[in-house]
Order: sequence, then C-alpha cells, then structure tokens
Amino acid sequence: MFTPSAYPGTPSVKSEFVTRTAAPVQALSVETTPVDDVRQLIPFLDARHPLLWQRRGEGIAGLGEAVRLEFTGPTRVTDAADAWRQITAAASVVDPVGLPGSGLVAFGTFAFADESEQASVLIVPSVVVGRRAGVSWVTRISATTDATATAAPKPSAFGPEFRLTMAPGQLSAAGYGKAVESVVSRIATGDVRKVVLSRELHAHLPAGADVRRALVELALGYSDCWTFAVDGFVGASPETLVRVTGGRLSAQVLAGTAARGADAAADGRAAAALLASGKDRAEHAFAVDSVLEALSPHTVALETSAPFTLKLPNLWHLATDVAGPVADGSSALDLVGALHPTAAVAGTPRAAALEVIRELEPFDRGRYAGPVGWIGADGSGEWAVALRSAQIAPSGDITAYAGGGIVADSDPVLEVAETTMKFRPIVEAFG
Ligand SMILES: C=C(O[C@H]1C=CC=C(C(=O)O)[C@@H]1O)C(=O)O
Repeated sequence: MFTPSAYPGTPSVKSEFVTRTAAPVQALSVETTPVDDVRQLIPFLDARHPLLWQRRGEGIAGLGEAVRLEFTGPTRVTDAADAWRQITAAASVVDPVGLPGSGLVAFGTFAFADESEQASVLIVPSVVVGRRAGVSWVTRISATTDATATAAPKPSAFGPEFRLTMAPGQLSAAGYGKAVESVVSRIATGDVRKVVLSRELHAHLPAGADVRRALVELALGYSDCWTFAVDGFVGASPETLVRVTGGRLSAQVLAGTAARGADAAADGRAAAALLASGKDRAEHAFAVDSVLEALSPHTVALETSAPFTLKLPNLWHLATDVAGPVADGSSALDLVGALHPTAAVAGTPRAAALEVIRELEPFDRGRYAGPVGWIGADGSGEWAVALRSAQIAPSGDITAYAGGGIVADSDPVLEVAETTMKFRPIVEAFG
C-alpha cells in the first residue's frame, strides 16, 4: 500500500489508501449536460470493463477511469468515505440536471471481509451516461479545467454470444450441506444464533468476450434488482443496503427465502407459508435488528414496515422497508460503513458468526455480500448488498457466489436447494 500525492493540497486521510489516476489530479472538473433520451445504458459501456448501476431501465453507465482509489482492511469503507469528502471538496461541478447520479459520482465495490485479499475500490469514470425520471444526461469528468474536452460517448454493437457452464467450487453442494449441519449444531450449543454461509461456482470467460451480454440478461431478467458492474464484479442484487437522497435514507432488508410455486395457486401458498414460517421470520428478524441498530444513531423517527413477501423471478424473499431522515449529515458511504456486514450476510452475534464463516468457508468471499453502488458529490448514493453476483478476474476466471442464513431449525437439504435458486441469475446470464 502507498499514499501517492495525487491531491497534494488536501488534508491527509486517517489511514493509507492507494490512488491510481489516468492523469495527475489536482482537482476534478465536472460538467453534466442534459441529452436526448438515451433509452438503453448498456450499449454505451466498455465491453471488457463495464461500469454500471441500473434498475428498471434507469441508472448510470460509466466509461474510463478519471480516478481510481483502492482500499483494504478493516477501515476500507470509512477510509473511502473520508477520501470521497476530499475529492468532492476539491472538485468544481456544473450540474444543471440535479438528479440522483448526475454531477460528480464514483462507483464502488467493497470486499466482504476485513482480511480479504480482494481490493475495495472507488472509481470516478471519465464519462457518465445517466437516465432517471425521463431525463437523460452525460457527465464529463476530467483533471483539466475543461471537462467538455472528453469525446462524446457512443453506443456500440455487442460482440458474439457465448455460453459458459459453471462448475462446483471449493465447497461442493454436498460439502455445503455438511457445513450447514455443522452450523446448526454450533447454534444448538449456544455460542451463535444465525450464520450466513455461502458456496461458490467457477467458470472461465473466453478472451475478448463482451461482458455486456451478461449484463443485458441480468437487467432484463431481474429488472427490479440492482444490476451492477464495477471492476469486474457483476450481478443483479435485490437487496438495498442503503439509499440516501434529499436528506433521507432508506433500506430494504431481505432475509428468508422460498421457492416460487409451479402455478399461481401454489405460488400464493408458497408466499403465505414463507410469511407464516417461524424459522424464516426469526432469520429475517436478526437481519432487521442489525440494520435498525446500525442506522439508529444516524437518524430520528426511523419508520419500519411489517415484514412482507417480495416476489423475484427465481424466488420469494421476506422483506422489510426502513426509512427516515438523515440526522447527522452522514453520507451514503458513512452509512454503508455503519451497516456492513448486516445479519443478512454475516449473522448474529456478528463477531461469532464471522468467526464461523472464516472457519467453514474455504474461500475468500471477495466482494460477494459486500457493499456495491455509487456515491455522489453531496453524499447521496445508492448501495446494494452484493448478492447474486460474480467476480470476473483479469485472467477471465469467474467466481459466482450464493449463500443463505442458517438458524436453529435450518434443514441442510433445503439450504443447498436455496443456494441453487440464488445462483440462477448468474448461471443463466453467463450460460
Ligand atoms: C446470502 C444471500 O442472501 C441473503 C439475502 C436474502 C435472503 C437470504 C436468506 O434467505 O438466507 C440471505 O440472508 C445470497 O443471496 O447469497
């Protein structure tokens, strides 16, 4: 790790972070311009290094890297939040659009674990194409005083189709079942109450493959989820870790899962059974409690919905909406730091659950189950829990991840089946 002098005039950050810039950056010059409706964001992306945040056809697509910051270790999110404050303080921004995602933004993805080998990053693109509430825009970001010098973004045709088969990872389906049994017996002895355990699948992306093809599959198949691509990490997550806009925060906590029914009647029964399931309600309550505990110091009058069933193409989830005003000036990244890892991806009590995960998962989760999203100049932003996701390494090796919350009465066979359901978005996007 090193701390280069990319921002010599700004105060030093609390701990080290690595900065890589396309050019030496003194202060960023940012200009947003409204444009005609761009309709589709994905065709604008770089086929090998896409930067995307999209839901229901709206979002932001990034091109190039004006600034790249890398973070590691236990303070990776708070370091990023501090570094972002320095960058925004030094930037000059012209933004007549004024919508979430316009003006200066950085895309981010953070490793799940403090000890992960995988870097956490904030990437400020050179160009952003955005679309929200019927308005489209282009933002140009540069280290020169003339942001408009950057070339105009253009959509491009997709490369050839490809189909990959995913193979079992270090924890096979059978191995995962055994690990679930082990968690259940640890819960019975009383030192931990919930542990979220995961397994991985592997594939290899052919050289030159157009990653945008997988993103189109994810965005079309799971349009109500956050389709993302940041630094080779891609996915379509249903879970909103936190959104901050206009001084308000919101989150949607997910935990508790059931298969979709074969027909409408069976599907309705599956949802009703999930809502009535003591096991799933307990698993869900741990996750909600962890979010409320993390957000409470930063808000007043937190509103919490009753748990409800959320329908996705591949499964049902139990969901709870949480919302309130931001009372202490926290940015979206500050709140991400307060929240991660929630009990939807770690467990309860958190430290004991993380210890069990370290012991039973024979792999580094990388950015799976970590925060992924974007942050704006005013601290607004949208962050998901990075579920239904896969990391594409520079070598082309792909690792996909899926897991589930294990509680006292979890059934290993059902838990294996649940991870198979959760792999579907990624397996089908690449398959
Ligand atoms: C850990 C995952 O899902 C979490 C989010 C929703 C439901 C979950 C569950 O029912 O176990 C998990 O807590 C995953 O998709 O890999």
